[in-house]
Amino acid sequence: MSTVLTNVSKQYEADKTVLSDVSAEIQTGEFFVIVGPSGCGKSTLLRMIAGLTEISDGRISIDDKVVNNLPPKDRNLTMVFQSYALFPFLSVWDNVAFGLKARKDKSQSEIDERVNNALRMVNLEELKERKPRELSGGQRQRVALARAVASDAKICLMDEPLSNLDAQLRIKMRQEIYSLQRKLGLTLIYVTHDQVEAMTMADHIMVLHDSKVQQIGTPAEIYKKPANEFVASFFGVPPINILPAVKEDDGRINVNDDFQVNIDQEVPTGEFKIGIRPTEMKLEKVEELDANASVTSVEFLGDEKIVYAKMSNNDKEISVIVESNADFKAYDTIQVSATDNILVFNADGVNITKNAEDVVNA
Ligand SMILES: Nc1ncnc2c1ncn2[C@@H]1O[C@H](COP(=O)(O)OP(=O)(O)OP(=O)(O)O)[C@@H](O)[C@H]1O
Repeated sequence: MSTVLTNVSKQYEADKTVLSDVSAEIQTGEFFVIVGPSGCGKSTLLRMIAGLTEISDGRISIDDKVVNNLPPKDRNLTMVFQSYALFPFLSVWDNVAFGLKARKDKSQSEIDERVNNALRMVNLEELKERKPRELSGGQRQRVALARAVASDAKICLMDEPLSNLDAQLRIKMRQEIYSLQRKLGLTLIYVTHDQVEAMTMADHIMVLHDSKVQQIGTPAEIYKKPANEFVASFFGVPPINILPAVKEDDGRINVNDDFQVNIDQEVPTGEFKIGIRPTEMKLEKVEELDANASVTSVEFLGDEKIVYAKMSNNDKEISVIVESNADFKAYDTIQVSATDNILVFNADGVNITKNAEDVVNA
């Protein structure tokens, strides 16, 4: 039982493809996150699964049934929007009950039970008489969640449900959504542009960019074995350092014309690229003559520091995570190098790292 997308495409206007050949299989009961930069088509894809937007090409099936032409109400799914979509003149209780009543296939006692259970689950029992305007942003979001919980739809779609909340509340609601999803065994398809949300909640992540699926994988696969330079750069704070590289006659790899690394694999002739996570770079303070970079700024984060530096020969910016007691400050002249734990991309940005499999399983 699953939701299957097969070569789904969307053009709102001729010659303007928003999504091209999107294919994926979303298993029942999994937390599936669709992530990508603004405008990449995430909401469009979710709305096509919901039946709110027509697909231009391809097939969507839910539990082996093609739903391309089914209206939203017949797809057995529920949707939570960024805007909450609550009725302002209805109480919390009535907002949650609304969809169940509209379907006219449940007895009053069943509706009562479902709504009360859902409100209990999201800790809103005490506020059930209030109107949406008498609630905080987080509480309104909980009402929207309760509505999804109360419906007996097995698939729940969420479009950036936390983006209106402040940072602290977002973390709390993230945990609540995650534990509700697990408790109810919901299939949750969740859209966000926030890579941290994707990493922390998903069973599988779909990365969208340039109207195409860049990669589908577990958070560990996406982080440790990114399909390409885009995916590698999208996940991780600060982002991975991508530097040009060439193979020397003696077999060593010269990175950015600044330092060398050892890698045990074939690499393309000519220029390619090396990806080094900020945790995998090494820094040493040296005299100016021996330096290949200089520190531009340092951020203290408590347990660690981020050192931002500029490579000497081309002003390329890099970021490096060091221990919090490491003594670096702006204008220090430094020697930058890297551990062996690096990624290799060809000139087109495709990840060709030989041992990436081992990295995922490490
Ligand atoms: N109804 C529409 N008619 C025409 N173009 C549209 C329509 N809806 C969306 N688009 C365009 O399709 C593209 C994808 O939009 P979509 O809202 O799916 O992206 P998104 O990844 O969800 O973005 P965001 O993260 O900013 O919400 C955008 O270029 C947008 O302008």
